[in-house]
Amino acid sequence: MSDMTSITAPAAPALSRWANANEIPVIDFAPLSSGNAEAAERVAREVRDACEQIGFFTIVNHPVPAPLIRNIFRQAERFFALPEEAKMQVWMGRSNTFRGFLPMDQGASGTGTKGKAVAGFQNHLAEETLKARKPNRNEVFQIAAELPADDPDLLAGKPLHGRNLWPDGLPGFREDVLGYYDAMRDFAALLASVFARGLDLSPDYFAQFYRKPLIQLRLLHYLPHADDQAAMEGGASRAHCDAGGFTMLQQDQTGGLEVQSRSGEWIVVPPVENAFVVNIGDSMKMWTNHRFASTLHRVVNRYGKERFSIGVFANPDYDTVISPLPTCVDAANPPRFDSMVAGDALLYLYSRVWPSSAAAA
Ligand SMILES: O=C(O)CCC(=O)C(=O)O
Ligand SMILES: [Fe+2]
Repeated sequence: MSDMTSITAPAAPALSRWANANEIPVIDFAPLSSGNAEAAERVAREVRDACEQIGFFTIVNHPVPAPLIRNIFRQAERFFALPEEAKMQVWMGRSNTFRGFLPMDQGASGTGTKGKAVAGFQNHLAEETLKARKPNRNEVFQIAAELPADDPDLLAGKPLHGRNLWPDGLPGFREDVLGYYDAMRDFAALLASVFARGLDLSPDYFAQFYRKPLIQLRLLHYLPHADDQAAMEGGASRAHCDAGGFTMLQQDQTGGLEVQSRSGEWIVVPPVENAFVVNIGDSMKMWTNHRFASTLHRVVNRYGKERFSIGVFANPDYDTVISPLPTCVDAANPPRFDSMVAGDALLYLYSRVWPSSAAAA
């Protein structure tokens, strides 16, 4: 083209394109409930291939009941519609276990470094990357396991073991959120068994590490932006890899979850109603000796409307010692690290990015 304006125009941020089903596979979980062992093996192989190639896939025909999913979105809408003041009653800075509300337009707000840094874990979060994080247009409400008041770990002040913060004035909210949490804990166990099969381990292999798991449930609300540039600002600076074992995400029909492909392109994970987007986190990457990919992703909401998503982060038990799985080590793939304690590594991340009432301690 002879038109020179394309050369003199300021560099535009690299925009994403919609992914196709070869890039983010859509995997049917119906065969898992058929009782047919061969069909279950096939699903496990499909899942494993997706984990090795991109670390992201979409699951259709899963066992989580559709009404539970509808309900959790409805509860997220109710919560985020509360006045800011009511949401700030459950501000995460009032919790010492990273539960509660995170308001919009916060930069990196970590208040210390606790836990333990691990080489190869959360590599993207160098000090410079953290500083470069821009305010964003999303707000979050997060819970973890609802422990009874006499729980021994809670009483002992074991990190990440505590109480959830619940807002006033939302009858039914706590029940529905906990109901979804429980259903997702079961679904996480099913997924873990599929990963284990794909890795030639016994199907219940991971169960020993998910006895009192640090699973988190996160409600997310993203506001629309004035234009693509504005949408990019916050979204792109917050590209990250998830830290836990794996993530199970429900997104509404807006779109906006973007994954970096191997060639460096940003591809949008197409929303499929009721389906889960599952991705591998750094803990599973470490477990599999980097055989499974924990892939950089971000949310760029440039579709002119608000967006809701519901993430469940399948983190193992605090004391889980992660070391390379025997089926992921051989002469061509020597161990890339010795071992790490899952809870210490998660605590290191959280204490750097989230507020805490324990900051002064
Ligand atoms: O909202 C989304 O689609 C993804 C959120 C996410 O990546 C996260 O919370 O780790
Ligand atoms: Fe994520």
